[in-house]
Amino acid sequence: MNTPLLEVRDLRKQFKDFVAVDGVSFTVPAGGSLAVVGESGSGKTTCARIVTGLEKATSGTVLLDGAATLDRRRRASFVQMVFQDPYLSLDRRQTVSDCLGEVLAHHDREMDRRSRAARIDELLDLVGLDRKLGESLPRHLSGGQRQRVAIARALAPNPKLLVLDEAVAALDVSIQAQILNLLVDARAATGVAYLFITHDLSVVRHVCEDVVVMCRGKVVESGLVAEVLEAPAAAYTQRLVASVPRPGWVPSRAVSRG
Ligand SMILES: Nc1ncnc2c1ncn2[C@@H]1O[C@H](COP(=O)(O)OP(=O)(O)OP(=O)(O)O)[C@@H](O)[C@H]1O
Repeated sequence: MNTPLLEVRDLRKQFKDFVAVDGVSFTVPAGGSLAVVGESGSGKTTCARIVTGLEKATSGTVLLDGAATLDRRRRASFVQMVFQDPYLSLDRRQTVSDCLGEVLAHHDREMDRRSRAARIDELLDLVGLDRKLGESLPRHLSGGQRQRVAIARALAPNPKLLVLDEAVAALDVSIQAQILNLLVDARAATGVAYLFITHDLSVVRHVCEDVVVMCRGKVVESGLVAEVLEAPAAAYTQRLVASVPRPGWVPSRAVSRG
């Protein structure tokens, strides 16, 4: 049997006497795409932060390519994270090219200037940004363009796994769709796997094959996205699915502006 790219086994995280993550297990195969969904406070971000090494588990195991411990540099070239707000995660004094160049220099000290410039162009192409925007500062970019930069930066070290934590939640719906398409294309082009954290079931179908549903720190349901969304077994998932507006959905009541 193939070793999963990511295996999370019986993960538990306790903050003082509060259990945020309680016996969570899931796997992501190489090149796969797993959504972790649930309402606010269900423990999704805590799981993501443990997988990326930003947080320590109270107990349980995280195996990356079958290994429990990777040194910092190896972990960083294996797994990268994309956050909700690209404006907070980008250095506002750094141009897009400098931002990408810095990551490349950090991960491959041998890379010469020419190869680095070529790789920056390749990354800009990959995320659908005009190469001319390489000279721009974050404040001159739109929210969607900034999230493209954040994705390019995360892809720069050629990671095997991207952890995307509410990566489209701050964007307008039409821009969300563009970024979701970009994520589908980037996975096809690079073979990177996704751990896609979201409270919003409507963004899952397009990007992910598998899903785990979390509620109050526990996994309440898991399976193929198509099957879980079509016929959710757990009452909690049924409520989540029912709350997703479908195409053609019309608000039954206008929001009062009074
Ligand atoms: N550092 C911390 N100290 C104390 N409690 C924490 C800490 N981090 C998270 N929690 C708590 O753990 C629970 C799970 O948080 P987590 O951020 O993982 O949930 P989430 O499903 O990602 O929700 P959200 O989308 O709102 O971030 C929440 O009740 C949160 O308040």
